[in-house]
Amino acid sequence: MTGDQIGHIVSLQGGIADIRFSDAVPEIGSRLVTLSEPAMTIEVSSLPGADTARGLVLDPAPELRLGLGVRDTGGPLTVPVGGELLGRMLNIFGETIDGKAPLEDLPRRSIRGHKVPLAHRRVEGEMFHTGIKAIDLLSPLERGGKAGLFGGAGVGKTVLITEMIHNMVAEYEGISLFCGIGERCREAEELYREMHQAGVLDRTVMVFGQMNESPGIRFRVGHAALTMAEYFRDDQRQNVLVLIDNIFRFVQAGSEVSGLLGRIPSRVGYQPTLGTELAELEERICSTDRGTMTSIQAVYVPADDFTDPAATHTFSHLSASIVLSRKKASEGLYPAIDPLKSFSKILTPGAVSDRHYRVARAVRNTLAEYEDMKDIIAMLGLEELSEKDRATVRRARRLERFLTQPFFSTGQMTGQAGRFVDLEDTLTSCERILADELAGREEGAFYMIGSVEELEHNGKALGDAAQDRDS
Ligand SMILES: Nc1ncnc2c1ncn2[C@@H]1O[C@H](COP(=O)(O)OP(=O)(O)OP(=O)(O)O)[C@@H](O)[C@H]1O
Repeated sequence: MTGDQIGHIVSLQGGIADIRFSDAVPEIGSRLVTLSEPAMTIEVSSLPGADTARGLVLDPAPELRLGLGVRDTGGPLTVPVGGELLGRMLNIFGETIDGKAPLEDLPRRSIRGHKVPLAHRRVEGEMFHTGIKAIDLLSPLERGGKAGLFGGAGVGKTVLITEMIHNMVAEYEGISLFCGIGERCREAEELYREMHQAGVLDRTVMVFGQMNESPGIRFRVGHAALTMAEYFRDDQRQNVLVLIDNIFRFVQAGSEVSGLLGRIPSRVGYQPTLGTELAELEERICSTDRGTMTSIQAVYVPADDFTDPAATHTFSHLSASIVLSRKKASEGLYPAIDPLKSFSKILTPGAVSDRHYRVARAVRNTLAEYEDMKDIIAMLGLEELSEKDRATVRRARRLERFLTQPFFSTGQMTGQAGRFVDLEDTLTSCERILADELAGREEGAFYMIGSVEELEHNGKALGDAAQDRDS
């Protein structure tokens, strides 16, 4: 192990610095600090020459110059760990950014983490309730699993993840850790306030490396956050819920770093190391015999192209993928979840109840049949369909509307109070819609409600206004 050697910056390019050492060159992954005031941190990422180290500058506004002295600390980048992190908002170095007292004298751990041997890994297979009808019914989340919320710009990923935090963190008996990667600072501030208002801040840690930070910080902040999560899982034997917004920004930061390091780009301009970089991060999110680690990750899909390498690589790590559709968002069908493209590993008869499996299958089949008929309806009109098909269309349109839901997190914007819907209520409601029990209802009545019981409560008599305006 090297340490305390002094080198000098010989080249600077974007967020990358080359440092020449006269004695031993630091190891890859070493933390270097500049001999300036304030000191800046550089992490060694490659060794392009026998006496030169190339490193990522981890500073939002680095004031580096050629010839500046740099000291090798002899160790990796570390973050503080401990119960004191709860309720705090931190940056990649574990420094507090919430304006409150700094955290001092805490033990520190390498952000590279430690490998969990296969024998200690656990798979739970138990369902994690979100209270969001479309998710619980059609792509249920697995306790100890990884779920992705996929979608292009502005289709509601952040709103959905905020709603999940609202619904799940309050119910969750473990620790929650939110990691913001490369998104807007405003969102971080809003989230902090919301957590505070919901009274869950004292069980939550927030770590941010937002879009104004250097690519090195956005690339490494996920690792820093997972080091803290691992501490709570392994040392405190807690169950940890890890929320990441947005994992695509991690891939993007890796691509920027790769370009700056001079690597030749691979498919669609991404870094050739995309797969391994993502796997290194994702494989750290796992449950062990000490505690579970469940994660929910927002995944931005560039230009709504789900074949983008960043999206396809992320898909492969997940146990549930919730796909948001622009078409649904444009029709106001929020949450804009596409039930036919979303998927969950635990939606199988052994993992969920038989009833749940049966209802989910029936709902999905009805929606799929409707989807297949859409072209015919557009060309020939609904009248040309057989009575059986028309009944399927009616059911599907009711289900589509029923699967919308008012959110607590958008209550102020929409003026409608949020709803947490139990799975049992969702199943009963869907069974009733599928059995045409509520056929007398206008399809609009199913829009933005909780369970169908609300239809009975809101005073409209059954059987009124049976005219559907099916397109
Ligand atoms: N459930 C919802 N109910 C009502 N409106 C919603 C809902 N979800 C999203 N929206 C609307 O869509 C807008 C964009 O949502 P959001 O910021 O979550 O998108 P995003 O996918 O995270 O976007 P970006 O990729 O730009 O971060 C919101 O400001 C809101 O107007």
